[in-house]
Amino acid sequence: MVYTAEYDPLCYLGTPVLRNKLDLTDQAELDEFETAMFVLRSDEPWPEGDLDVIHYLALHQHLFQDVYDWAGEIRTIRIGKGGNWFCYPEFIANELNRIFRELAQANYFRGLAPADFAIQAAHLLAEINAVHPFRESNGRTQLTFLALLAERAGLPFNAEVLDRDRVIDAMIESFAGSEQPLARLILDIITEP
Ligand SMILES: Nc1ncnc2c1ncn2[C@@H]1O[C@H](COP(=O)(O)OP(=O)(O)OP(=O)(O)O)[C@@H](O)[C@H]1O
Repeated sequence: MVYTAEYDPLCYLGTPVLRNKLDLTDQAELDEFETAMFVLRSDEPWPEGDLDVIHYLALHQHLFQDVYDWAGEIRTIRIGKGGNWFCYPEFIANELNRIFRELAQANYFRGLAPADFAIQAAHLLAEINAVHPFRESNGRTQLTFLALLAERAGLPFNAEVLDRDRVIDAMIESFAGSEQPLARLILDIITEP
C-alpha cells in the first residue's frame, strides 16, 4: 500500500515505489511479489521468541526478507495514511518498548476469557498500528503477531474471518479512539466456528 510520506531515499527516485530486491519499479508488480513472498514465508515456521520487541522485529524480517533489505528494521521517516500520521520515527523504539513491556506485565493475555482476550488484544493492535514501526507491511505483521499471541494463549485463530475491508475499517476506527469494532473482529477470529 502506498503511503503519505516525505521524500524517501528508500524509494526509486521520483516515484513512491519502494526499492526492492527484484528492482521492480512497477507498484503492481511489487505488490504481487510482496504477496507471494509473504504467503511463502508465512507457511514456514515463524521465528522463535518471547513475544517481545525483538520477536516482533524478527517476524517482519522473516516475512519480508525476500523483498526489502530493511526487513525487520524500524523506519526512519514520517509516514501516514488517510490523513492519520503514525508515530514519529524518533519515538518508535521507546513506544514499542512500552507496549511490549505492558504485554509482558499482562502475562501475554494468557488465561483470559475469549471476550477479555479480544478487548486486550484490540488495544495492543491499535497501539502497534498507531506506532506503525515499519516503512511497509505493518498490517500483515500485526495480524501474524496476533495469530502467535492467540496460539500461545491456547486460543484458535480462524484466518478466514479476516475480511480485508473489515480489518482496515476496524483499524481506522481504533486510530480514532474506538477499539470496540476491532475487539469484535478479534473475538470472531478466536471463537470456534
Ligand atoms: N487511515 C488509516 N489510519 C490508521 N490505520 C490505517 C489506515 N489505513 C490503513 N491502516 C492500517 O494500516 C495497516 C496497513 O499497514 P501497511 O500498509 O504497512 O501494511 P501492509 O501489510 O502492507 O498492508 P495491508 O495490511 O493493507 O496488506 C493495516 O493494519 C491497516 O488497517
